[in-house]
Amino acid sequence: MKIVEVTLRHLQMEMKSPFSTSFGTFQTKDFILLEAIDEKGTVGYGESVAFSSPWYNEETFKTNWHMLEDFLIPLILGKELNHPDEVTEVFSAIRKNNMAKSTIEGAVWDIYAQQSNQSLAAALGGTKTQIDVGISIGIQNSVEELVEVVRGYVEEGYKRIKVKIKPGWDVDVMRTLRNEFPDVAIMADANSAYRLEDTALLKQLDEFNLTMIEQPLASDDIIDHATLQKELSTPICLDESIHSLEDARKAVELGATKIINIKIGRVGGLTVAKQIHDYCMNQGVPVWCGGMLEAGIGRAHNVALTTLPNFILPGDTAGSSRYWVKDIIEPEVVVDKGVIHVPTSAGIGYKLDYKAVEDYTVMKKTYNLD
Ligand SMILES: O=C(O)CCC(=O)c1ccccc1C(=O)O
Ligand SMILES: [Mg+2]
Repeated sequence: MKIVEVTLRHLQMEMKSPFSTSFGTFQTKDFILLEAIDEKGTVGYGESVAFSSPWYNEETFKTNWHMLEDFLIPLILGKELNHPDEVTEVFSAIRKNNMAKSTIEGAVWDIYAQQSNQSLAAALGGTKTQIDVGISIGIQNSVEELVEVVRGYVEEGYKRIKVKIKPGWDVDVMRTLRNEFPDVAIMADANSAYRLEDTALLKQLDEFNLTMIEQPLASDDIIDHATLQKELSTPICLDESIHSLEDARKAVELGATKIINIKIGRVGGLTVAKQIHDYCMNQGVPVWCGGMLEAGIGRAHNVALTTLPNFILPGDTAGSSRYWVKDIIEPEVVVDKGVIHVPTSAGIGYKLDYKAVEDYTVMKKTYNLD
C-alpha cells in the first residue's frame, strides 16, 4: 500500500456535560480527524486524541497538526508499506509525539484491514466478539451528585465504575461510594495528583476493596510508584507513565504497576499497543483500554483493540451517547448492559457520518504527493 493523499480536519465538538479531572475540566473537544487515501482509492481514518491544552501530556491538537504537516505526513506520502507495523519504523527517528504518530498509523491500519477484507479487530489478532466496558466519571459538585451519577451508570449495566479523585475529593468520597454500592467494581484515577508523602492517605483507600488505583503519582514516575505499591494492597495501574513497550517492561519489572491502562495514542499507535498487550500477557499482567473522550473514529479503534485476549478488565470505552449529542460515525458505539458488540465488516466497522463531520469542521487541509 502507498498513501497518496492525507486530509487533516480540525473538528470541534461540545460535550454533553463537562468532564472534570484533578488537572482540569473538559467541555469543548477540539481534535484532528485524519483521512488517508492509498493508490487504490481505499480510505482510512485516524483520530488524534490530544486535547487542546497540554494537561494530560505535553501534546495538543495544534502540536499534532504541526508534527503531522511538517514531519509525519511527508515521511508517509508515497512510501511503499507492506504492513502497518512498518509505520512505527518509518517514524522511529522522530522522538515522542506519540498521539500525532498514532493518528496516521490508525488510518493505515484501517486501510490495511479493508484491503485484507477483515475487521480491524481481526487484523490486530483480536478474537472477542463482544467486549465488557466500564465508565469513567469526572469530579462532581457534591458527593450526593456523584452517588446519583454512579447509580445511573450502574443501572445501565456498566461493568466497572471509575471515579476521578484529587486531594480533598478522595477517601470520604470512596467510602461513601463503597457503602452505597457494596458489590460494584469500583476504581479511582488520580491523574498524578499525589506524591509519595501522601502514602498514609492513599493507604486509607485499601479499606474499600478498589479494583485498582490509577496513576496516583507523577506522570513521569515509575520509581515512586514501585515504592508506593509495596505499601498498598490495592493494585496500582499506570496510565500517564507508559509511553512504550520499554516503559511497560521497566514498570512491571520494578513492581510499579500490576495492571496497565493501554491508550493507543499515548503509546504511539496500534502496533505498540499490541506489543505492550502481548508483553503483559506473557507476564501475567492484565490490561484494559483507556479513553481520551474520543469521538467515533478513536472509539472504534479502542473497540477493535479491546478484542485482544489480555484485555481482561473492562475499559473506559463508554457508548458514544455518554459524550456526544451526535457522534461522527454511523452507527454510533452502543453499550448494552455493559457490553459492546464488535462489528465484523471490513475495516473499523463504522461509517463516517460526513454530514456530522462537515458540521463540526473548523478547518481542513489536504496534502498529496505533488
Ligand atoms: O471516558 C473516557 O474516555 C476516559 C476518561 C478519562 O478517564 C480521562 C479523560 C481525559 C483525560 C484523561 C483520562 C484518563 O483516563 O486519565
Ligand atoms: Mg487515567
